[in-house]
Amino acid sequence: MLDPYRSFRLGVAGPVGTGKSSLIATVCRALAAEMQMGVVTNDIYTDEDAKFLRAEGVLAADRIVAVETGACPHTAIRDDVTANLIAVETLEADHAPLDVVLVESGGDNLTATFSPALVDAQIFVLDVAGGGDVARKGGPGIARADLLIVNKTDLAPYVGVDVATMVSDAEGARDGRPVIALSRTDQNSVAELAGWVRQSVERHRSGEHAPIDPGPMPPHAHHHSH
Ligand SMILES: Nc1nc2c(ncn2[C@@H]2O[C@H](COP(=O)(O)OP(=O)(O)OP(=O)(O)O)[C@@H](O)[C@H]2O)c(=O)[nH]1
Repeated sequence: MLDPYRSFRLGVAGPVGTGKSSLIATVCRALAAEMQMGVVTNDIYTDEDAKFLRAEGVLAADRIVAVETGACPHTAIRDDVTANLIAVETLEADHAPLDVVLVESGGDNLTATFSPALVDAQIFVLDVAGGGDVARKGGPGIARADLLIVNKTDLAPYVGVDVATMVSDAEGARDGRPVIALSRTDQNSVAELAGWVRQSVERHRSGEHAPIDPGPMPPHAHHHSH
């Protein structure tokens, strides 16, 4: 039987500025009345994202904790997840029982995915402003995250992107895994996202959900400047 004090741990990754913090705020706003939630943010040297989420007032301030990752935020969610695991487990212990802990990846330009040692499932976030063809380019997050978000659909007319095409390109790269076109101003899309999270928490609890590793990102250099 699952440990009742073990939450559903849900990662949120994706390129810088695609709306990860905003999506987490949206999910908390939609679900905090019906489930117990916590958030862990990863930032390079600051706790900017945690501050933003506390300022949004969607959860009690002590349910949002920051992990400062140093130079390589992708390392902290994939290769050495210790600091993040401690943050998640501390939240789970302090606020037991939590239903879900959202973990936001750090804002570096590499599109890292989470290790399954840290999260049970992960959302990968793209936005229409990144260009309509980004979904076609693939990569582990786009191809194999549990859920892909095409975010900021309200901006599509201004950036010349056709949302339906971007979504069908993304679906083509994902072998049947779900894609949601999202805007925080479109309540139907917010309800669809909240429904996916709700169903994922239930599948995790019933033991139906099996965490997968989307796979490593492409080879890259680690710069050690200090
Ligand atoms: N128009 C529009 N803007 C959005 C939406 N979601 C987020 N944004 C804006 O996009 C910008 C980036 O959002 P964040 O949530 O900070 O993105 P992030 O991915 O967490 O950014 P980093 O942590 O720096 O990687 C902000 O100016 C948000 O207000 C949306 O649905 N529509």
